[in-house]
Amino acid sequence: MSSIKVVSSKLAAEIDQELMGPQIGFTLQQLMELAGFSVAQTITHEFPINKANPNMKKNVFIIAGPGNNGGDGLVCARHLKLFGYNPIVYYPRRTEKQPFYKQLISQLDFFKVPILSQDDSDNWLDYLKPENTLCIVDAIFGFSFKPPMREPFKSIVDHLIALEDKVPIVAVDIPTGWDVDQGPISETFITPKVLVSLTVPKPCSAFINPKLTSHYVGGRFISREFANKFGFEPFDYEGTDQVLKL
Ligand SMILES: NC(=O)C1=CN([C@@H]2O[C@H](COP(=O)(O)OP(=O)(O)OC[C@H]3O[C@@H](n4cnc5c(N)ncnc54)[C@H](OP(=O)(O)O)[C@@H]3O)[C@@H](O)[C@H]2O)[C@H](O)CC1
Ligand SMILES: [K+]
Repeated sequence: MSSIKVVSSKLAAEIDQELMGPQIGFTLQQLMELAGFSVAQTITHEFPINKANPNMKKNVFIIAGPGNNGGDGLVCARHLKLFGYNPIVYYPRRTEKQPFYKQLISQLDFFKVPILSQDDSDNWLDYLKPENTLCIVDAIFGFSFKPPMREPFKSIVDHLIALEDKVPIVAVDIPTGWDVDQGPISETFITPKVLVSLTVPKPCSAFINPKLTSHYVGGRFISREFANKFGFEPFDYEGTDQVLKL
C-alpha cells in the first residue's frame, strides 16, 4: 500500500479550498456531483448488473450523514437509479447546512428513490435485508468526523458492523469512524469491502487491508499541473472513467 500516493488531511483541505477558491472557481455542488457520480460508477464496476439474470439483487442501501459526505451519498443514489439499480436512502439527520441539500432531496423524489428519515429509526433495518441488498453505501462521515461518535449514528454503525460479513459496504472517501490521518482508532468503525477515495487518498487509506478492501480513487477534477503543485502525479484514469482501481 505504501506505493499509493496519499496527501495529509491538511493538504487535502488546502486542495479543496483552492479548487473552490476565486481563481479556479469550482462550486461545492459541482464537486459533489462528480464525487457522487464516481461512487455510483465504482458500484457498476464492483457489482455490475447482470441483464441475463432478472432475479439478481439490485437494492443498494445508502446511508447519508449530515455533512457533505452525506451529500455525496444523495448524489450517488440518483445516479444509481439512472444506472438501473434500486437505491434506498436512509437520511436520519437532515440539516440546512447547505441550501442545495433540499434540491438533492427533491431530485431523489423526482426519480422516485425512497428516502427514510429520522421517523424510520425503528424500522430502517426492514429495508436492509441481506437477501435483497447488493451493497451498502457508507456516506455517513468523511474527513470532518471527530470521535466519539454520537447518536443516532453510533447505533446505526453498530448495526452495519454486525452486517459487514453479509452485505458488502462501499465507503465514500473515508470509512465511517476512521480518523482521516490515523485510520481506525476509535471504537466504532466500519471495515468496507470497497473504499472510494475522493480527489486523492488520505493517509487513513494506508490502513486498509488490500485482501479485504478494494481501493478506488474518484473525483476526477484536477489537472496535472495542479496535482504536481501539491506534490503528486495525477491518476491514470482510463478513457472517460471517473474512477480508477488502485
Ligand atoms: N474535494 C473532495 O474531495 C470533495 C469531498 N466532498 C465530501 O465532503 C466530505 C467532507 O464533508 P464535511 O461536510 O466537511 O464533513 P463530513 O461529511 O465528514 O461530516 C460533518 C458532519 O458530521 C458531523 N459529525 C462530526 N463528528 C461527529 C460525531 N462524532 N458524531 C456525530 N456527528 C458528527 C458534524 O456535525 P457537527 O454537529 O459536529 O457539525 C457534521 O454535520 C468528504 O469526506 C467528501 O466525502 C464533497 O462532496 C466535495 C468534494
Ligand atoms: K464514509
